Amino acid sequence: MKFSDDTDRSSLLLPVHNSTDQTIPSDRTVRLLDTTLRDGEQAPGVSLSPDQKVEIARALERAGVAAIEAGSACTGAGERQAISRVTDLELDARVTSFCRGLEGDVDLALECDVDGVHIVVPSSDRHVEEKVGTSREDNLETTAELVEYAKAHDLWVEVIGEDGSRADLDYLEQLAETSLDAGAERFCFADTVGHTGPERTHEAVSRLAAYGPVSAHTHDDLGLGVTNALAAVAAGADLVHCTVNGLGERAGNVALEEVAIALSHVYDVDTLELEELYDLAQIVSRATGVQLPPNKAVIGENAFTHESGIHTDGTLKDDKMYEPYAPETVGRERRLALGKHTGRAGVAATLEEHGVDAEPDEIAEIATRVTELGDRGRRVTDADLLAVAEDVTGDDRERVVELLDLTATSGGAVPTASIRLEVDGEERVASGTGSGPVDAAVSAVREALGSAADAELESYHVDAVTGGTDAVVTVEVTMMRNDRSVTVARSEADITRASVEAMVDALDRLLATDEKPLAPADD
Ligand SMILES: CC(=O)SCCNC(=O)CCNC(=O)[C@H](O)C(C)(C)COP(=O)(O)OP(=O)(O)OC[C@H]1O[C@@H](n2cnc3c(N)ncnc32)[C@H](O)[C@@H]1OP(=O)(O)O
Ligand SMILES: CC(C)C(=O)C(=O)O
Repeated sequence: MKFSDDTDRSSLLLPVHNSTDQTIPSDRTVRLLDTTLRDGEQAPGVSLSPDQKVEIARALERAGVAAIEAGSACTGAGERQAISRVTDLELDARVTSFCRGLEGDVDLALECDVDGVHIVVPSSDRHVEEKVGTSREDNLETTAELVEYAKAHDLWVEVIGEDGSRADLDYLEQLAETSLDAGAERFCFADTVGHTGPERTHEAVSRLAAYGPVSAHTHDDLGLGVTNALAAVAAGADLVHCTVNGLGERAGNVALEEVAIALSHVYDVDTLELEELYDLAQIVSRATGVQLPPNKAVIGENAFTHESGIHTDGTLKDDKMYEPYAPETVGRERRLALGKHTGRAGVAATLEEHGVDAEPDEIAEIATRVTELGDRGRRVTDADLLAVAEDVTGDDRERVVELLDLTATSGGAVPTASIRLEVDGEERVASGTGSGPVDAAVSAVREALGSAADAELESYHVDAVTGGTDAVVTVEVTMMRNDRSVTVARSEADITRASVEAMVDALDRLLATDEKPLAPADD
Protein backbone atom coordinates (compact mmCIF):
# COMPACT_ATOMS: atom_id res chain seq x y z
CA MET A 1 0.00 0.00 0.00
CA LYS A 2 1.33 3.45 -0.93
CA PHE A 3 -1.27 5.23 1.19
CA SER A 4 -3.37 4.30 4.12
CA ASP A 5 -6.93 5.48 4.37
CA ASP A 6 -10.23 4.29 5.64
CA THR A 7 -11.71 3.56 2.22
CA ASP A 8 -14.03 0.59 2.33
CA ARG A 9 -13.05 -1.04 -0.94
CA SER A 10 -15.92 -3.51 -0.87
CA SER A 11 -18.20 -0.55 -1.62
CA LEU A 12 -16.14 0.26 -4.72
CA LEU A 13 -15.94 -3.20 -6.16
CA LEU A 14 -18.78 -3.43 -8.61
CA PRO A 15 -18.29 -6.24 -11.08
CA VAL A 16 -17.19 -5.04 -14.52
CA HIS A 17 -20.41 -6.50 -15.88
CA ASN A 18 -22.82 -8.44 -13.76
CA SER A 19 -20.56 -11.23 -12.72
CA THR A 20 -18.66 -11.29 -9.46
CA ASP A 21 -15.69 -13.20 -10.93
CA GLN A 22 -14.81 -10.14 -12.98
CA THR A 23 -13.21 -8.08 -10.27
CA ILE A 24 -9.50 -7.64 -9.47
CA PRO A 25 -8.32 -9.25 -6.24
CA SER A 26 -5.79 -7.24 -4.23
CA ASP A 27 -3.15 -9.99 -4.47
CA ARG A 28 -2.96 -9.71 -8.26
CA THR A 29 0.42 -8.66 -9.67
CA VAL A 30 -0.07 -6.04 -12.35
CA ARG A 31 2.76 -4.16 -14.02
CA LEU A 32 2.71 -1.09 -16.20
CA LEU A 33 4.53 -0.62 -19.48
CA ASP A 34 4.93 3.01 -20.42
CA THR A 35 4.78 3.92 -24.09
CA THR A 36 4.92 7.71 -23.78
CA LEU A 37 8.19 7.71 -25.73
CA ARG A 38 6.60 5.72 -28.58
CA ASP A 39 2.79 5.95 -28.77
CA GLY A 40 2.75 9.18 -26.74
CA GLU A 41 5.21 10.73 -29.17
CA GLN A 42 2.88 9.76 -32.04
CA ALA A 43 0.46 12.50 -30.85
CA PRO A 44 0.37 15.14 -33.60
CA GLY A 45 3.00 17.84 -33.10
CA VAL A 46 4.96 15.97 -30.47
CA SER A 47 8.64 15.20 -31.08
CA LEU A 48 11.06 14.49 -28.27
CA SER A 49 14.79 15.11 -28.45
CA PRO A 50 17.18 12.43 -27.16
CA ASP A 51 17.77 14.55 -24.02
CA GLN A 52 14.04 14.81 -23.40
CA LYS A 53 13.60 11.05 -23.84
CA VAL A 54 16.38 10.50 -21.31
CA GLU A 55 14.78 12.91 -18.82
CA ILE A 56 11.38 11.23 -19.18
CA ALA A 57 12.88 7.72 -18.98
CA ARG A 58 14.62 8.64 -15.72
CA ALA A 59 11.34 9.98 -14.29
CA LEU A 60 9.54 6.80 -15.39
CA GLU A 61 12.20 4.75 -13.62
CA ARG A 62 11.66 6.79 -10.43
CA ALA A 63 7.94 6.07 -10.72
CA GLY A 64 8.72 2.37 -11.01
CA VAL A 65 7.30 1.33 -14.38
CA ALA A 66 8.20 -2.23 -15.38
CA ALA A 67 9.01 -1.42 -18.99
CA ILE A 68 9.62 1.60 -21.19
CA GLU A 69 8.88 1.46 -24.91
CA ALA A 70 11.49 4.01 -25.93
CA GLY A 71 10.48 4.51 -29.56
CA SER A 72 10.29 2.94 -33.01
CA ALA A 73 13.79 2.05 -34.19
CA CYS A 74 12.49 1.80 -37.79
CA THR A 75 11.67 5.53 -37.86
CA GLY A 76 15.17 6.76 -38.58
CA ALA A 77 18.69 7.43 -37.36
CA GLY A 78 17.64 10.23 -34.95
CA GLU A 79 15.10 7.97 -33.27
CA ARG A 80 17.66 5.16 -33.00
CA GLN A 81 20.09 7.58 -31.36
CA ALA A 82 17.39 8.58 -28.84
CA ILE A 83 16.50 4.94 -28.07
CA SER A 84 20.20 4.12 -27.63
CA ARG A 85 20.54 6.99 -25.16
CA VAL A 86 17.74 5.40 -23.12
CA THR A 87 19.23 1.90 -23.28
CA ASP A 88 22.60 3.38 -22.21
CA LEU A 89 20.99 4.46 -18.92
CA GLU A 90 20.89 0.80 -17.85
CA LEU A 91 17.63 1.24 -16.03
CA ASP A 92 15.90 -1.41 -13.97
CA ALA A 93 12.92 -1.05 -16.30
CA ARG A 94 13.03 -3.16 -19.48
CA VAL A 95 13.64 -0.91 -22.49
CA THR A 96 11.93 -1.90 -25.73
CA SER A 97 11.26 -0.77 -29.29
CA PHE A 98 8.24 -0.98 -31.57
CA CYS A 99 8.84 -3.14 -34.68
CA ARG A 100 6.56 -3.89 -37.57
CA GLY A 101 6.29 -7.50 -38.64
CA LEU A 102 9.53 -7.15 -40.58
CA GLU A 103 12.94 -8.69 -39.92
CA GLY A 104 14.60 -5.37 -40.87
CA ASP A 105 12.74 -3.60 -38.07
CA VAL A 106 14.02 -6.14 -35.54
CA ASP A 107 17.57 -5.60 -36.85
CA LEU A 108 17.21 -1.84 -36.37
CA ALA A 109 15.97 -2.39 -32.82
CA LEU A 110 18.98 -4.61 -32.15
CA GLU A 111 21.24 -1.74 -33.24
CA CYS A 112 19.84 0.26 -30.30
CA ASP A 113 20.69 -2.50 -27.84
CA VAL A 114 17.15 -2.76 -26.52
CA ASP A 115 16.13 -5.47 -24.06
CA GLY A 116 13.05 -6.37 -26.02
CA VAL A 117 10.76 -5.72 -28.96
CA HIS A 118 7.06 -5.42 -29.62
CA ILE A 119 6.47 -7.21 -32.89
CA VAL A 120 3.32 -5.59 -34.21
CA VAL A 121 1.42 -7.69 -36.70
CA PRO A 122 -2.01 -7.17 -38.21
CA SER A 123 -4.89 -9.16 -36.72
CA SER A 124 -8.17 -7.82 -38.13
CA ASP A 125 -8.94 -8.68 -41.76
CA ARG A 126 -8.88 -4.98 -42.56
CA HIS A 127 -5.28 -4.73 -41.35
CA VAL A 128 -4.19 -8.16 -42.66
CA GLU A 129 -5.56 -7.75 -46.16
CA GLU A 130 -6.00 -4.04 -46.90
CA LYS A 131 -3.12 -2.52 -44.97
CA VAL A 132 -0.35 -5.08 -45.04
CA GLY A 133 -1.65 -6.97 -48.12
CA THR A 134 -1.14 -10.47 -46.75
CA SER A 135 -3.40 -13.36 -45.77
CA ARG A 136 -4.34 -14.80 -42.38
CA GLU A 137 -2.23 -17.91 -43.04
CA ASP A 138 0.87 -16.06 -44.23
CA ASN A 139 0.56 -13.66 -41.31
CA LEU A 140 0.68 -16.57 -38.85
CA GLU A 141 3.71 -18.00 -40.62
CA THR A 142 5.72 -14.77 -40.76
CA THR A 143 4.84 -13.96 -37.15
CA ALA A 144 6.24 -17.31 -35.97
CA GLU A 145 9.40 -16.81 -38.06
CA LEU A 146 9.94 -13.32 -36.72
CA VAL A 147 9.46 -14.36 -33.10
CA GLU A 148 12.03 -17.11 -33.59
CA TYR A 149 14.38 -14.60 -35.22
CA ALA A 150 14.05 -12.15 -32.32
CA LYS A 151 14.41 -14.89 -29.72
CA ALA A 152 17.54 -16.13 -31.49
CA HIS A 153 18.93 -12.65 -30.82
CA ASP A 154 18.10 -12.89 -27.10
CA LEU A 155 15.31 -10.34 -27.18
CA TRP A 156 12.30 -10.29 -24.88
CA VAL A 157 9.36 -10.48 -27.28
CA GLU A 158 5.79 -9.27 -27.06
CA VAL A 159 3.62 -9.84 -30.12
CA ILE A 160 0.89 -7.27 -30.55
CA GLY A 161 -2.13 -8.15 -32.67
CA GLU A 162 -2.88 -4.72 -34.09
CA ASP A 163 -6.59 -3.86 -34.28
CA GLY A 164 -7.28 -6.89 -32.08
CA SER A 165 -10.59 -5.50 -30.87
CA ARG A 166 -11.95 -5.60 -34.44
CA ALA A 167 -10.40 -8.98 -35.26
CA ASP A 168 -12.18 -12.30 -35.51
CA LEU A 169 -11.60 -13.65 -31.98
CA ASP A 170 -10.91 -17.17 -33.23
CA TYR A 171 -8.16 -15.81 -35.46
CA LEU A 172 -6.78 -13.62 -32.64
CA GLU A 173 -6.52 -16.78 -30.51
CA GLN A 174 -4.60 -18.53 -33.31
CA LEU A 175 -2.25 -15.57 -33.56
CA ALA A 176 -1.62 -15.60 -29.79
CA GLU A 177 -1.08 -19.34 -29.74
CA THR A 178 1.30 -19.18 -32.72
CA SER A 179 3.29 -16.33 -31.13
CA LEU A 180 3.61 -17.99 -27.73
CA ASP A 181 4.46 -21.38 -29.26
CA ALA A 182 7.21 -19.70 -31.27
CA GLY A 183 8.74 -18.40 -28.03
CA ALA A 184 7.20 -14.95 -27.46
CA GLU A 185 7.02 -13.99 -23.79
CA ARG A 186 3.54 -12.55 -24.18
CA PHE A 187 0.74 -11.51 -26.51
CA CYS A 188 -0.95 -8.12 -26.38
CA PHE A 189 -4.63 -7.40 -26.96
CA ALA A 190 -4.76 -4.03 -28.74
CA ASP A 191 -7.83 -1.84 -28.96
CA THR A 192 -5.99 0.14 -31.63
CA VAL A 193 -8.79 2.54 -32.53
CA GLY A 194 -10.34 2.66 -29.06
CA HIS A 195 -13.63 1.33 -30.36
CA THR A 196 -14.54 -1.40 -27.95
CA GLY A 197 -16.07 -1.67 -24.48
CA PRO A 198 -15.31 -3.61 -21.30
CA GLU A 199 -17.43 -6.66 -22.16
CA ARG A 200 -15.66 -7.37 -25.44
CA THR A 201 -12.28 -6.61 -23.84
CA HIS A 202 -13.01 -9.00 -21.01
CA GLU A 203 -14.11 -11.75 -23.33
CA ALA A 204 -11.11 -11.37 -25.67
CA VAL A 205 -8.52 -11.18 -22.90
CA SER A 206 -10.04 -14.15 -21.02
CA ARG A 207 -9.77 -16.26 -24.14
CA LEU A 208 -6.23 -15.10 -24.95
CA ALA A 209 -5.04 -15.61 -21.36
CA ALA A 210 -5.73 -19.32 -21.76
CA TYR A 211 -2.64 -19.49 -24.04
CA GLY A 212 -0.17 -17.55 -21.86
CA PRO A 213 0.71 -14.09 -20.49
CA VAL A 214 -1.42 -11.28 -21.94
CA SER A 215 -0.98 -7.50 -22.03
CA ALA A 216 -3.52 -4.80 -22.85
CA HIS A 217 -3.10 -1.72 -25.03
CA THR A 218 -6.17 0.51 -24.90
CA HIS A 219 -6.99 3.86 -26.48
CA ASP A 220 -9.39 6.53 -25.26
CA ASP A 221 -11.44 7.37 -28.35
CA LEU A 222 -14.68 6.53 -26.51
CA GLY A 223 -13.38 7.69 -23.13
CA LEU A 224 -13.19 3.99 -22.16
CA GLY A 225 -9.41 3.62 -21.98
CA VAL A 226 -9.26 3.02 -18.22
CA THR A 227 -12.45 0.96 -18.10
CA ASN A 228 -11.11 -1.34 -20.80
CA ALA A 229 -7.68 -1.59 -19.18
CA LEU A 230 -9.33 -2.62 -15.90
CA ALA A 231 -11.58 -5.08 -17.70
CA ALA A 232 -8.47 -6.58 -19.31
CA VAL A 233 -6.78 -6.89 -15.92
CA ALA A 234 -9.90 -8.46 -14.43
CA ALA A 235 -9.80 -10.98 -17.29
CA GLY A 236 -6.17 -11.89 -16.61
CA ALA A 237 -3.93 -9.31 -18.31
CA ASP A 238 -0.90 -8.63 -16.10
CA LEU A 239 0.85 -5.91 -18.10
CA VAL A 240 -0.93 -2.69 -19.07
CA HIS A 241 0.42 -0.34 -21.74
CA CYS A 242 -0.09 3.30 -20.72
CA THR A 243 1.20 6.79 -21.44
CA VAL A 244 1.83 9.69 -19.10
CA ASN A 245 -1.03 12.21 -19.24
CA GLY A 246 -2.80 9.88 -21.70
CA LEU A 247 -0.82 11.24 -24.64
CA GLY A 248 -0.99 9.23 -27.83
CA GLU A 249 -2.58 8.78 -31.22
CA ARG A 250 -5.87 10.72 -31.68
CA ALA A 251 -7.68 10.89 -28.30
CA GLY A 252 -4.67 9.26 -26.72
CA ASN A 253 -3.82 6.10 -24.81
CA VAL A 254 -4.99 5.11 -21.39
CA ALA A 255 -3.24 7.40 -18.89
CA LEU A 256 -0.56 5.80 -16.71
CA GLU A 257 -1.57 7.88 -13.69
CA GLU A 258 -5.24 6.93 -14.03
CA VAL A 259 -4.57 3.20 -14.26
CA ALA A 260 -2.15 3.37 -11.32
CA ILE A 261 -4.50 5.28 -9.02
CA ALA A 262 -7.57 3.26 -10.03
CA LEU A 263 -5.78 -0.03 -9.33
CA SER A 264 -4.48 1.31 -6.03
CA HIS A 265 -7.58 3.10 -4.77
CA VAL A 266 -10.32 0.78 -5.94
CA TYR A 267 -8.60 -2.60 -5.93
CA ASP A 268 -5.72 -2.11 -3.47
CA VAL A 269 -3.26 -3.29 -6.14
CA ASP A 270 0.10 -1.48 -6.15
CA THR A 271 1.86 -0.74 -9.41
CA LEU A 272 3.89 2.48 -9.08
CA GLU A 273 5.43 4.98 -6.67
CA LEU A 274 2.30 7.11 -6.80
CA GLU A 275 3.90 10.19 -5.24
CA GLU A 276 6.10 10.53 -8.35
CA LEU A 277 3.11 10.91 -10.66
CA TYR A 278 2.71 14.68 -10.61
CA ASP A 279 6.38 15.36 -11.15
CA LEU A 280 6.32 12.90 -14.04
CA ALA A 281 3.24 14.57 -15.54
CA GLN A 282 4.92 17.97 -15.46
CA ILE A 283 8.14 16.70 -17.00
CA VAL A 284 6.18 15.16 -19.88
CA SER A 285 4.00 18.23 -20.30
CA ARG A 286 7.03 20.54 -20.50
CA ALA A 287 8.90 18.26 -22.91
CA THR A 288 5.96 17.69 -25.24
CA GLY A 289 4.44 21.18 -25.03
CA VAL A 290 1.04 19.56 -24.34
CA GLN A 291 -0.53 21.34 -21.38
CA LEU A 292 -2.16 19.41 -18.59
CA PRO A 293 -5.95 19.72 -18.93
CA PRO A 294 -7.16 21.41 -15.72
CA ASN A 295 -9.90 18.87 -15.06
CA LYS A 296 -7.80 15.74 -15.68
CA ALA A 297 -7.80 13.08 -12.96
CA VAL A 298 -4.68 13.00 -10.77
CA ILE A 299 -2.62 15.56 -12.70
CA GLY A 300 -5.05 18.38 -13.59
CA GLU A 301 -4.72 21.77 -11.88
CA ASN A 302 -8.25 21.41 -10.49
CA ALA A 303 -7.95 17.81 -9.29
CA PHE A 304 -7.40 18.93 -5.68
CA THR A 305 -8.67 22.52 -5.84
CA HIS A 306 -11.91 23.56 -4.18
CA GLU A 307 -13.78 26.77 -4.99
CA SER A 308 -17.45 26.29 -4.19
CA GLY A 309 -18.43 27.30 -0.69
CA ILE A 310 -20.08 24.06 0.35
CA HIS A 311 -17.09 22.00 -0.77
CA THR A 312 -14.56 24.35 0.81
CA ASP A 313 -16.46 24.45 4.08
CA GLY A 314 -16.78 20.64 4.09
CA THR A 315 -13.11 20.17 3.22
CA LEU A 316 -12.02 22.53 5.99
CA LYS A 317 -14.11 20.47 8.46
CA ASP A 318 -12.74 17.14 7.17
CA ASP A 319 -10.21 17.00 4.34
CA LYS A 320 -11.69 13.73 3.04
CA MET A 321 -15.14 15.31 2.60
CA TYR A 322 -14.73 16.04 -1.11
CA GLU A 323 -11.66 14.06 -2.12
CA PRO A 324 -11.36 10.34 -2.85
CA TYR A 325 -7.76 10.24 -1.60
CA ALA A 326 -5.22 12.68 -0.18
CA PRO A 327 -3.43 14.84 -2.79
CA GLU A 328 -0.06 13.97 -1.21
CA THR A 329 -0.67 10.38 -2.37
CA VAL A 330 0.17 11.48 -5.91
CA GLY A 331 2.71 14.16 -4.99
CA ARG A 332 0.30 17.09 -4.86
CA GLU A 333 -1.19 19.61 -2.45
CA ARG A 334 -4.74 20.73 -1.81
CA ARG A 335 -5.66 24.28 -2.86
CA LEU A 336 -8.57 26.56 -2.10
CA ALA A 337 -9.57 28.88 -4.95
CA LEU A 338 -11.74 31.98 -4.87
CA GLY A 339 -14.53 32.79 -7.31
CA LYS A 340 -18.24 33.12 -7.90
CA HIS A 341 -19.04 30.15 -5.66
CA THR A 342 -16.89 31.12 -2.67
CA GLY A 343 -18.50 31.19 0.79
CA ARG A 344 -17.49 32.64 4.14
CA ALA A 345 -15.46 29.60 5.22
CA GLY A 346 -13.24 29.83 2.13
CA VAL A 347 -12.77 33.57 2.58
CA ALA A 348 -11.90 33.20 6.27
CA ALA A 349 -9.40 30.42 5.57
CA THR A 350 -7.68 32.33 2.77
CA LEU A 351 -7.48 35.54 4.81
CA GLU A 352 -5.96 33.58 7.66
CA GLU A 353 -3.31 32.19 5.29
CA HIS A 354 -2.38 35.78 4.44
CA GLY A 355 -2.36 36.84 8.09
CA VAL A 356 -5.39 39.12 7.73
CA ASP A 357 -7.83 39.46 10.67
CA ALA A 358 -11.49 40.20 10.00
CA GLU A 359 -14.68 40.09 12.06
CA PRO A 360 -17.48 37.64 11.08
CA ASP A 361 -19.67 40.43 9.61
CA GLU A 362 -16.68 41.69 7.59
CA ILE A 363 -15.99 38.16 6.32
CA ALA A 364 -19.62 37.88 5.19
CA GLU A 365 -19.33 41.19 3.33
CA ILE A 366 -16.01 40.16 1.73
CA ALA A 367 -17.58 36.85 0.63
CA THR A 368 -20.47 38.73 -1.01
CA ARG A 369 -18.05 41.00 -2.87
CA VAL A 370 -15.91 38.05 -3.98
CA THR A 371 -19.05 36.42 -5.41
CA GLU A 372 -19.87 39.66 -7.22
CA LEU A 373 -16.38 39.76 -8.72
CA GLY A 374 -16.81 36.14 -9.78
CA ASP A 375 -20.22 37.01 -11.28
CA ARG A 376 -18.39 39.21 -13.76
CA GLY A 377 -16.83 36.07 -15.19
CA ARG A 378 -13.49 36.63 -13.54
CA ARG A 379 -11.23 34.31 -11.64
CA VAL A 380 -10.70 35.96 -8.26
CA THR A 381 -7.05 36.03 -7.18
CA ASP A 382 -5.45 36.44 -3.76
CA ALA A 383 -4.61 40.02 -4.66
CA ASP A 384 -8.30 40.71 -5.46
CA LEU A 385 -9.35 39.22 -2.14
CA LEU A 386 -6.80 41.24 -0.18
CA ALA A 387 -7.86 44.46 -1.92
CA VAL A 388 -11.52 43.73 -1.11
CA ALA A 389 -10.60 42.90 2.48
CA GLU A 390 -8.69 46.17 2.88
CA ASP A 391 -11.69 48.05 1.55
CA VAL A 392 -14.14 46.27 3.85
CA THR A 393 -12.04 46.36 7.02
CA GLY A 394 -10.68 49.85 6.34
CA ASP A 395 -7.18 48.55 7.07
CA ASP A 396 -5.16 50.59 4.62
CA ARG A 397 -1.61 49.52 4.13
CA GLU A 398 1.40 51.19 2.60
CA ARG A 399 2.69 49.56 -0.54
CA VAL A 400 6.17 48.14 -0.11
CA VAL A 401 6.99 47.87 -3.80
CA GLU A 402 5.41 49.87 -6.61
CA LEU A 403 6.14 49.98 -10.34
CA LEU A 404 6.91 53.53 -11.49
CA ASP A 405 8.22 52.97 -15.00
CA LEU A 406 9.13 50.18 -17.40
CA THR A 407 10.88 50.18 -20.78
CA ALA A 408 11.61 47.01 -22.69
CA THR A 409 13.14 46.46 -26.11
CA SER A 410 13.22 43.33 -28.22
CA GLY A 411 14.01 42.53 -31.82
CA GLY A 412 17.72 43.34 -31.42
CA ALA A 413 20.42 40.86 -30.51
CA VAL A 414 19.69 40.86 -26.76
CA PRO A 415 16.27 41.77 -25.32
CA THR A 416 16.78 44.36 -22.58
CA ALA A 417 14.58 46.13 -20.05
CA SER A 418 14.96 48.91 -17.52
CA ILE A 419 12.77 49.44 -14.57
CA ARG A 420 12.03 52.13 -11.98
CA LEU A 421 10.49 50.95 -8.72
CA GLU A 422 9.55 52.64 -5.48
CA VAL A 423 10.74 50.34 -2.71
CA ASP A 424 9.97 51.30 0.89
CA GLY A 425 9.60 54.93 -0.22
CA GLU A 426 12.94 54.98 -2.03
CA GLU A 427 13.38 54.99 -5.82
CA ARG A 428 15.42 52.17 -7.35
CA VAL A 429 16.45 51.84 -10.99
CA ALA A 430 17.84 48.70 -12.61
CA SER A 431 18.17 47.04 -15.97
CA GLY A 432 18.33 43.46 -17.15
CA THR A 433 18.62 41.20 -20.17
CA GLY A 434 16.84 37.96 -20.93
CA SER A 435 15.56 35.49 -23.49
CA GLY A 436 12.75 37.91 -24.34
CA PRO A 437 11.35 41.23 -23.09
CA VAL A 438 9.36 39.66 -20.24
CA ASP A 439 12.39 37.71 -19.04
CA ALA A 440 14.55 40.84 -19.29
CA ALA A 441 12.03 42.90 -17.32
CA VAL A 442 11.74 40.24 -14.64
CA SER A 443 15.53 40.17 -14.20
CA ALA A 444 15.49 43.97 -13.94
CA VAL A 445 12.88 43.73 -11.16
CA ARG A 446 14.96 41.14 -9.34
CA GLU A 447 18.06 43.31 -9.75
CA ALA A 448 16.24 46.34 -8.33
CA LEU A 449 14.97 44.40 -5.33
CA GLY A 450 18.25 42.62 -4.55
CA SER A 451 18.03 39.81 -2.00
CA ALA A 452 14.41 40.69 -1.20
CA ALA A 453 13.42 39.29 -4.58
CA ASP A 454 14.08 35.78 -3.32
CA ALA A 455 10.46 34.82 -3.97
CA GLU A 456 9.98 31.91 -6.36
CA LEU A 457 7.83 32.20 -9.45
CA GLU A 458 5.57 29.17 -8.97
CA SER A 459 3.49 29.58 -12.09
CA TYR A 460 3.08 31.98 -14.98
CA HIS A 461 0.11 31.79 -17.38
CA VAL A 462 -0.83 34.02 -20.28
CA ASP A 463 -4.30 34.04 -21.85
CA ALA A 464 -5.41 36.14 -24.79
CA VAL A 465 -8.74 37.63 -23.71
CA THR A 466 -9.60 38.94 -27.16
CA GLY A 467 -8.49 37.72 -30.59
CA GLY A 468 -6.20 39.51 -33.05
CA THR A 469 -2.76 41.08 -32.70
CA ASP A 470 -4.20 43.88 -30.53
CA ALA A 471 -5.50 41.29 -28.06
CA VAL A 472 -5.73 42.13 -24.39
CA VAL A 473 -3.81 39.47 -22.52
CA THR A 474 -4.27 38.36 -18.95
CA VAL A 475 -1.12 37.33 -17.16
CA GLU A 476 -1.55 35.38 -13.97
CA VAL A 477 1.45 34.75 -11.73
CA THR A 478 1.76 32.84 -8.50
CA MET A 479 4.77 33.69 -6.37
CA MET A 480 5.91 31.95 -3.23
CA ARG A 481 8.05 33.24 -0.36
CA ASN A 482 8.60 31.62 3.04
CA ASP A 483 5.86 29.02 2.39
CA ARG A 484 3.27 31.65 1.54
CA SER A 485 1.99 32.02 -2.02
CA VAL A 486 0.10 34.85 -3.67
CA THR A 487 -1.66 34.82 -7.02
CA VAL A 488 -2.15 38.02 -9.00
CA ALA A 489 -3.68 38.57 -12.44
CA ARG A 490 -3.24 41.67 -14.63
CA SER A 491 -4.83 42.37 -18.02
CA GLU A 492 -3.14 44.68 -20.53
CA ALA A 493 -2.58 44.93 -24.27
CA ASP A 494 1.17 44.89 -23.48
CA ILE A 495 2.24 41.46 -22.26
CA THR A 496 5.50 42.73 -20.73
CA ARG A 497 3.74 45.40 -18.68
CA ALA A 498 1.02 42.95 -17.57
CA SER A 499 3.69 40.43 -16.50
CA VAL A 500 5.75 42.95 -14.56
CA GLU A 501 2.74 44.55 -12.88
CA ALA A 502 1.48 41.13 -11.78
CA MET A 503 4.88 40.13 -10.49
CA VAL A 504 5.51 43.42 -8.67
CA ASP A 505 2.06 43.25 -7.05
CA ALA A 506 2.68 39.68 -5.92
CA LEU A 507 6.06 40.65 -4.45
CA ASP A 508 4.47 43.65 -2.77
CA ARG A 509 1.91 41.39 -1.09
CA LEU A 510 4.52 38.85 -0.05
CA LEU A 511 6.93 41.45 1.33
CA ALA A 512 4.22 43.41 3.13
CA THR A 513 3.99 40.88 5.98
CA ASP A 514 7.75 40.80 6.62
CA GLU A 515 9.00 42.62 9.72
CA LYS A 516 11.98 44.09 7.92
CA PRO A 517 11.48 42.94 4.38
CA LEU A 518 13.94 44.87 2.33
CA ALA A 519 17.67 45.08 2.41
CA PRO A 520 19.34 47.65 0.16
CA ALA A 521 19.53 46.48 -3.45
CA ASP A 522 23.31 46.05 -3.41
CA ASP A 523 23.22 43.77 -0.33
C1 LIG B 1 -1.22 1.63 -34.12
C2 LIG B 1 0.14 2.19 -34.16
O1 LIG B 1 0.45 3.02 -33.39
S1 LIG B 1 1.18 1.58 -35.29
C3 LIG B 1 2.68 2.44 -35.02
C4 LIG B 1 2.71 3.72 -35.75
N1 LIG B 1 4.06 4.17 -35.71
C5 LIG B 1 4.66 4.68 -36.75
O2 LIG B 1 4.10 4.87 -37.82
C6 LIG B 1 6.12 4.98 -36.54
C7 LIG B 1 6.56 6.12 -37.38
N2 LIG B 1 6.50 5.74 -38.75
C8 LIG B 1 7.56 5.81 -39.59
O3 LIG B 1 8.63 6.22 -39.19
C9 LIG B 1 7.36 5.39 -40.99
O4 LIG B 1 5.99 5.26 -41.28
C10 LIG B 1 8.07 4.02 -41.27
C11 LIG B 1 9.58 4.22 -41.20
C12 LIG B 1 7.64 2.97 -40.23
C13 LIG B 1 7.69 3.50 -42.65
O5 LIG B 1 7.85 4.52 -43.57
P1 LIG B 1 7.59 4.23 -45.15
O6 LIG B 1 8.47 3.13 -45.58
O7 LIG B 1 7.73 5.53 -45.82
O8 LIG B 1 6.11 3.66 -45.23
P2 LIG B 1 4.72 4.38 -44.96
O9 LIG B 1 4.77 5.07 -43.65
O10 LIG B 1 4.30 5.17 -46.12
O11 LIG B 1 3.73 3.12 -44.86
C14 LIG B 1 3.84 2.17 -43.83
C15 LIG B 1 4.31 0.84 -44.38
O12 LIG B 1 4.41 -0.08 -43.27
C16 LIG B 1 3.63 -1.25 -43.58
N3 LIG B 1 3.13 -1.81 -42.33
C17 LIG B 1 2.26 -1.23 -41.47
N4 LIG B 1 2.07 -2.06 -40.44
C18 LIG B 1 2.81 -3.15 -40.65
C19 LIG B 1 3.01 -4.32 -39.93
N5 LIG B 1 2.41 -4.53 -38.78
N6 LIG B 1 3.86 -5.25 -40.42
C20 LIG B 1 4.49 -5.03 -41.62
N7 LIG B 1 4.34 -3.93 -42.34
C21 LIG B 1 3.50 -3.01 -41.85
C22 LIG B 1 2.52 -0.71 -44.46
O13 LIG B 1 1.89 -1.77 -45.14
C23 LIG B 1 3.30 0.23 -45.36
O14 LIG B 1 4.01 -0.56 -46.27
P3 LIG B 1 3.91 -0.34 -47.88
O15 LIG B 1 4.57 0.98 -48.10
O16 LIG B 1 4.66 -1.47 -48.41
O17 LIG B 1 2.46 -0.33 -48.17
C1 LIG C 1 1.42 -0.69 -32.01
C2 LIG C 1 0.17 -0.92 -31.31
C3 LIG C 1 0.34 -1.53 -29.99
C4 LIG C 1 -0.58 0.32 -31.11
O1 LIG C 1 -0.03 1.36 -30.83
C5 LIG C 1 -2.01 0.22 -31.15
O2 LIG C 1 -2.53 -0.84 -31.49
O3 LIG C 1 -2.66 1.22 -30.86
